[in-house]
Amino acid sequence: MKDQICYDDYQKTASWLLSQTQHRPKVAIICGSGLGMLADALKCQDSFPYSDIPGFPQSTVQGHAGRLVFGELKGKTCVCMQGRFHMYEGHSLCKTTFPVRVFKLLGVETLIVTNAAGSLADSYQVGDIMIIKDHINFPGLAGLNPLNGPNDEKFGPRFPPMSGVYDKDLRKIAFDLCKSMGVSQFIQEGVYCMVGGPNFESIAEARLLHRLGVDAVGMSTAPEVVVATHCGMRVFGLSLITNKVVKSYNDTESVNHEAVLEVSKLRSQTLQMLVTELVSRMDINNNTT
Ligand SMILES: O=P(O)(O)O[C@@H]1C[C@H](O)[C@@H](CO)O1
Ligand SMILES: Nc1nc2[nH]cnc2c(=O)[nH]1
Repeated sequence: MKDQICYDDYQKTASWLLSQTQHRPKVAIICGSGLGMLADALKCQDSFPYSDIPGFPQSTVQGHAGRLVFGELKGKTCVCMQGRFHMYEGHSLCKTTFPVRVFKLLGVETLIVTNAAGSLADSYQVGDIMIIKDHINFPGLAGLNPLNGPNDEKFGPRFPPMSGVYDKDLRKIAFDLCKSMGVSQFIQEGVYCMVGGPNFESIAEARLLHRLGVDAVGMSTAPEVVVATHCGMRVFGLSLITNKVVKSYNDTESVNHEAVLEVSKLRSQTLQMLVTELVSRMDINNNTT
């Protein structure tokens, strides 16, 4: 796939997908590491391996199956990415966010992002689910932004604002849902920070992030949210806290990807229920073909 992607490239992929499925999704869900089971809840599925979709990048990370699944969650049509693309895999940021613009052209209005993340907040426990309130996009602050290059006004403005992008109403609905599901004891709300990865944080880096007010750190999500916001989508995000980031030189523990995937399994059902109920409460009308 070439590095400069133009409107026609997104359009070709979207047209191909529209010709292969009757589903017309209004909601897209991106599954984080080990969270691909979110797609299992979709009814009447049509699924496509990324390798079959013209123009789509390929997943290379364990825990990211590499399948696009269309289907219904409680009667609401959704499209779900079982596997996302990360900058550290060697993709350019426009490739990592390629699906988001394709979703826009499919008619998607709301993007739900999920990820596995390490916690910096002292009060968080492994297995907590953090509703994302805001993000710090470290690569973005350093000039690595998926919106770099000529701006395509068909998608959005040259200088999009990034304040208040994690929808307040959806966050409130999610909180209320967690109460009624009896899981509020492990629900948090906080700031997600994207770093480039693929290495986990050094202790000095962890301390820096902690001081900056970061609650959870991961290696994804922010570019997808930037692109979704640029093209006018509503955004909701969840981080599953898979590990505590080591902040002390006396701590002998260290994190690894296998542990991240293990914890993802632990909370898979709760996450699936939360996302399903949230989608079912969204004010969206299904289009049919
Ligand atoms: O795709 P996400 O952000 O959930 O993946 C996280 C960050 C790294 O890709 C990986 C580390 O275990 O999990
Ligand atoms: N950067 C980063 N990404 C993660 N993904 C899951 N856990 C972590 C973590 O501790 N740090």
